Amino acid sequence: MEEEEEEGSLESLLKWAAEIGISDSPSSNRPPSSSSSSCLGQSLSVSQFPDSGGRGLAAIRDLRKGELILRVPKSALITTQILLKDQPLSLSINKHPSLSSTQVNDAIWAAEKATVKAEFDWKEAISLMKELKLNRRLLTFRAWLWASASVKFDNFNICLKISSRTLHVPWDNAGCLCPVGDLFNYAAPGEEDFDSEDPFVSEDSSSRKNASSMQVNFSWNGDTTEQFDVEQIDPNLLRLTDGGYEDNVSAYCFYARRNYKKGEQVLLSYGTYTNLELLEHYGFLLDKNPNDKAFIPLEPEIYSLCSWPKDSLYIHPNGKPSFTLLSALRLWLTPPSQRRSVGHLVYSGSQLSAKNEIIVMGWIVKNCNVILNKFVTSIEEDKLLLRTIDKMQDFCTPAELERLLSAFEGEARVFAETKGLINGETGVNLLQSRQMRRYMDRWKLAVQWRLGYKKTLADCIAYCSKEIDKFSSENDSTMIITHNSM
Ligand SMILES: C[S@@+](CC[C@H](N)C(=O)[O-])C[C@H]1O[C@@H](n2cnc3c(N)ncnc32)[C@H](O)[C@@H]1O
Repeated sequence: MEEEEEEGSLESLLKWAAEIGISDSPSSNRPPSSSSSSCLGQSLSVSQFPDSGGRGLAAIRDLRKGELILRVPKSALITTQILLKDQPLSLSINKHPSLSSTQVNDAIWAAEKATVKAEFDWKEAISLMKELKLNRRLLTFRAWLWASASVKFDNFNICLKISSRTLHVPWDNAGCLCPVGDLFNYAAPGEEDFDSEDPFVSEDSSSRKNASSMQVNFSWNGDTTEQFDVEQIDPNLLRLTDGGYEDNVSAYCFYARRNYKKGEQVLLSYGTYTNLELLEHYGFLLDKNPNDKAFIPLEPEIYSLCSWPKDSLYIHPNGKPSFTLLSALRLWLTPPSQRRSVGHLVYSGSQLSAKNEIIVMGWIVKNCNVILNKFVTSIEEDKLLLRTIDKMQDFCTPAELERLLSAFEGEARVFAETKGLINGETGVNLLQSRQMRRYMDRWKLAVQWRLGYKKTLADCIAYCSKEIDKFSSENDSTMIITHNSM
């Protein structure tokens, strides 16, 4: 029944979208067909992709990289200006100029990290919410925490912003809601070069490189993530990747970022995110995320010795320390009296000596091991735990549940006990409740994230150990000025 209702509202949405000029027609000249029963059907269709985002958009024909696949006219975008046309809302907001975007924005992520800060924001906003005559239930701190994860106000004005569904537009830093455009699921920028089986004539490899080196100026939640390597970008490729608002056609235009075969899910890059950021902003993470970063605690002196931003000192998903992490450690692990003389080498990414390199790699190995040993569970245990969570989610019988849980002393048992699952029939029924499924989903995401983190550290240990072996066998402590090719 619920599914039927959802299908019905989706149909109405697509029909309404056609009426207001949203279209997936590949031709930008074609006039919108207001009589059509759906804005989709020429390039895309709504489909289910259980392993990558659930509901999303599928190619209904082969799509070529760079093709226009969806156009959403400016008049269909929901922005601050549109919302401000609601007079009571506008009057109330203008009476509370102290509510800034950052204040509420902070509360979004502070909900997990600093409840105190969130509570402060809630108290500041409560008088406005009362004036808006919001339902009493919506005035609670709990409701605030939930809402602040999806709604945000912008500078003295209102910007109702469903953060995981908001697109960047140049005229309003609060972004906009984009009907139908918000049905695209996410793929990390950079992935297309590795994943796509190119069904068409293969393109010039250097131009592919250019396209993928770009991080699109595109963000669902308004955090601008653009990072262009200006020298490398071919303006045509820039325009042809993903999407953005285009003044000349007064529409938000979406383009195929790569070639797609009929039936494949068409994905979009909302920006460059680590898995932790994806989890915070969008509630999911990727098995393989080329933009993931593992951070390890570093002595404050390491940061103060160099001018690189803190967040550039990390470990890549393949286990290699970042260029800046290595450089900073090379400098820090050089005796203080010699640091000044090697500074220029460090900044150019050069290795200083075999001895220094061995010390650096050894330091990383030791510290990664310390972190891994602090975890209560090992990598293997986490893998087993994930398989168990999957089985628990697979509608098991009381006996199966008991058997599954008996294999666990730790986390799974604590979870089962605190959630009342160790109760035969009742436990199994509970397991199937919506709320329990949500708990399990979140638990699984947390385990997946920490497993990914641990694997990166383990790969880093393997990488650094190999480097130590290599330099030890060279047995050379003289200066070797090889340019680091990372
Ligand atoms: C802009 S919406 C995309 C459409 C959405 N799936 C829907 O049904 O309306 C963004 C949300 O989709 C989900 N999502 C998008 N890409 C995903 C991916 N690669 N894996 C898992 N979930 C994803 C997340 O819940 C995210 O917050």
